[in-house]
Amino acid sequence: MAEIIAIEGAYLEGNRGLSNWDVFAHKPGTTEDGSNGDTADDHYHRYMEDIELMHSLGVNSYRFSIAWTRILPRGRFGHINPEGIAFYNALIDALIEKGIQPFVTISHYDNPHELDKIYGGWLSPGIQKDFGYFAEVCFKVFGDRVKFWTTLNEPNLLTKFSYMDGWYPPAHCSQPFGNCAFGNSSVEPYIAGHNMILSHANAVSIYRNKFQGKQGGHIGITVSSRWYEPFQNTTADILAVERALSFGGPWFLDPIILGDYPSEMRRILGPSLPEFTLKQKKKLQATKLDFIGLNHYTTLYMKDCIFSPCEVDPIDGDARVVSSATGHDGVLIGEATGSPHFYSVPYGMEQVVMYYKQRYNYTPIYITENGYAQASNSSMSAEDFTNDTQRVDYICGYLSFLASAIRKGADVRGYFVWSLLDNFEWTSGYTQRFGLYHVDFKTLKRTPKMSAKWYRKFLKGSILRTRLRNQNSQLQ
Ligand SMILES: O=C(/C=C/c1ccc(O)cc1)O[C@@H]1O[C@H](CO)[C@@H](O)[C@H](O)[C@H]1O
Repeated sequence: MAEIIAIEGAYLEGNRGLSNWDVFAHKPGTTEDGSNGDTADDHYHRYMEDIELMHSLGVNSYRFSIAWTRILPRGRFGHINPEGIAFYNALIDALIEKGIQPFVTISHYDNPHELDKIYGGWLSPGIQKDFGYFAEVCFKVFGDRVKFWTTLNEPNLLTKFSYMDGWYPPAHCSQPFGNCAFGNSSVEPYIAGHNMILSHANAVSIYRNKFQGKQGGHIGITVSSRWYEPFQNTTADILAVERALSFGGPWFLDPIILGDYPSEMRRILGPSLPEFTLKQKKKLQATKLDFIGLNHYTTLYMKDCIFSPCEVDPIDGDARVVSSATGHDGVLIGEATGSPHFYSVPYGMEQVVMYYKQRYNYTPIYITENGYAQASNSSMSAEDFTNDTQRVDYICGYLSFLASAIRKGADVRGYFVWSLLDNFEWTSGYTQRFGLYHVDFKTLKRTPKMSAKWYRKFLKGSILRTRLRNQNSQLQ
């Protein structure tokens, strides 16, 4: 439910090295409110208090990521940092003590700044080895207790934000996507993506060959998975939906599970999309996945841009489509949320899960993120956020459609709310609050929102029982 720069803070403590995000967020104009993750929720010092919150909620698993720069302050170079190991050991032990399974993301957007400086981060094939080494250290020292691993978080968005739009470090892009000092928006995202796939394969193969046998855990990858509806009920827009879907999670999951990029991507991108060598294909084939992680928040309309001219869509433009929150009838696709990117469309959850179930032949699925943002500014106080009925409605709605997908045969093994705490929300800084607990970023005090109380009751089963009782009485 959390990741590193977003909640940990203590960015200079414990011999931690600088990450790409530390350096980026310190530059003026990169985050909406000029903030950074230097302190964030100070989870680094308050993790015991935060585990108490999880325990009181009654969750049986906690998703977090490991800061590459706490373990290897300079990337592959330099030493393994004992203080970083000690922090995650303490966190993992305390979770297990409370009966909470650690569900660990190896890299959630942050990498050593050093790697950006030397070779442009994910742009260089060098990162495959470096990521593999980092993953190996994690398996070796934490794998006796961590039984669930995901290699990367949302590579399908990370590539675009970092190398197509220039919104995230290392801020590469070119026209018409944006004006950056470096970059080539029509080539670099696919090179970075290729390196992410091969880095993932490297980590999985190390896990399979050296650790899984004796440790007995599971390994997967998490993608961002939005659902789309055709803007109009035309063949062109229906095909636009198909393309947008293929250019999303399948960009990564098709090579990893099925052996190559989606044919739509190959057709549209041509030589800009790298090829896998025979050796790489063999490696992909040998690694496979234990599960797919899906982050799902929203559904949007999709419109074709092959047969009609469009504005450039910063996320989906490469699939020659443009997204829209309003339909051709001028009505919003779902209720607006505090995030300008997300609309509440509960049935999208079922659609997305069924799509991935079908495309990947019943590979087990975890919903690794789903949640609701409240818009925030510095003049607001805890009381403005704690009566969060919209979050309860949102989560409740999405969970009912997840239950429906399960009834229809999807193999869904788990669900994580994003997030436990309000957090540093990347380029949005502290302007969006996803937490079940409110965090006062001045005092760092945590206050339960109504949704926390609701979620606790839901997990205890009382809400489910009431619902089932009502359903049964309706049946009688
Ligand atoms: O899903 C997204 C981001 C979507 C988006 C951003 C900017 C756009 O312009 C459009 C979409 O990130 C996930 O969702 C969360 C809440 O955002 C983040 O805090 C997580 O770190 C991340 O895994």
